[in-house]
Amino acid sequence: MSDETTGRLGGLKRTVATIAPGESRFETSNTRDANVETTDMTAEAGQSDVATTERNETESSSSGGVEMPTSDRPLGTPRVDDAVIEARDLDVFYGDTQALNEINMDIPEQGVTALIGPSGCGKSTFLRSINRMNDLIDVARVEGELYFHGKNIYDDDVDPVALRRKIGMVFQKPNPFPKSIFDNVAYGLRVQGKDDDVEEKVHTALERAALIDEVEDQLDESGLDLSGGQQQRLCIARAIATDPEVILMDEPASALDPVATSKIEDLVEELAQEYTVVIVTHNMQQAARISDKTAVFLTGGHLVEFDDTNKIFENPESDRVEDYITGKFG
Ligand SMILES: Nc1ncnc2c1ncn2[C@@H]1O[C@H](COP(=O)(O)OP(=O)(O)OP(=O)(O)O)[C@@H](O)[C@H]1O
Repeated sequence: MSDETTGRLGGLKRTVATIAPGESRFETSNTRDANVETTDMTAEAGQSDVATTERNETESSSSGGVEMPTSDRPLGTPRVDDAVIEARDLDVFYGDTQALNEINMDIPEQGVTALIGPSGCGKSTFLRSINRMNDLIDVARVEGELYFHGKNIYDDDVDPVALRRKIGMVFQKPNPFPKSIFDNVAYGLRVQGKDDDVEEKVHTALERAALIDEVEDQLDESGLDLSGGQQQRLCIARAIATDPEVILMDEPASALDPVATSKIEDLVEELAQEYTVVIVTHNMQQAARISDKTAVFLTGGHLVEFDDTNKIFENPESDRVEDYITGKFG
């Protein structure tokens, strides 16, 4: 782990959630009838590629009532002061296959949390649990709890679409819409009716995604004509345009060349000053370079160790983690 990373760990700004008891940071709803951006996922075992599509959704939740949920904890009171996401005994099954086993994890607000581990250990499944993307997989079933600002997102009254506005996602394969660069970024704003000052918001998102200098003069051109690395930064701009609090990234650089990868890594570190970033990566050097916290998952969907990144890479508690980090298996 580099001194640079250690320095960043020391200087990381932590902000405690400031919501009043009884208030939820995301909306709940009982009915929706909206043209939403959503994601269709292939339900084949182990496949993490996705194709983002637009579709009309008209759906009613099963709760049928208008009351706020009865949670076993007061809203807005995370158990750990700076935790924004808390998993409690979280299990995920695909049919009879258990992909996650009793996961307990407190993800701090802001900064980068990396999820690492060998193929098939459940990293992507855990990531998708955080914004209920597993709901889109027919055979997926979740048990246990996952709190976002103290609210269990698996309560019946939580609208997953509203949740995903707060917890955005960027996928392994860049998936811009077949639209102009401008419209790709403006899309979510328009769907959410946040299209006042849309030009300024699109510009700001492209700036934050470190793409504006490269595309300023071609905003009307297709997003599909950009390079892979640019497309991925466009997808990041699209994800942040609507101002989420958390950005989930599933191996966002694995399909990119080293130069594009380095730009994405710089961008992730930059974004983490403002957002909570949770990133799945196969690349341990990448995890060491850019993350503040690292979670190591091992076979069977177990979270074996979760700690500060320098501790995981320099002095892990678990021998299995040490063997994995030093390349003895995986
Ligand atoms: N849609 C699905 N249907 C059935 N089983 C699935 C599905 N997605 C994942 N699995 C299974 O769940 C387990 C965990 O998969 P997951 O993709 O979460 O692991 P991963 O650690 O992200 O793997 P990789 O690093 O290879 O992407 C695996 O056994 C996988 O085969």
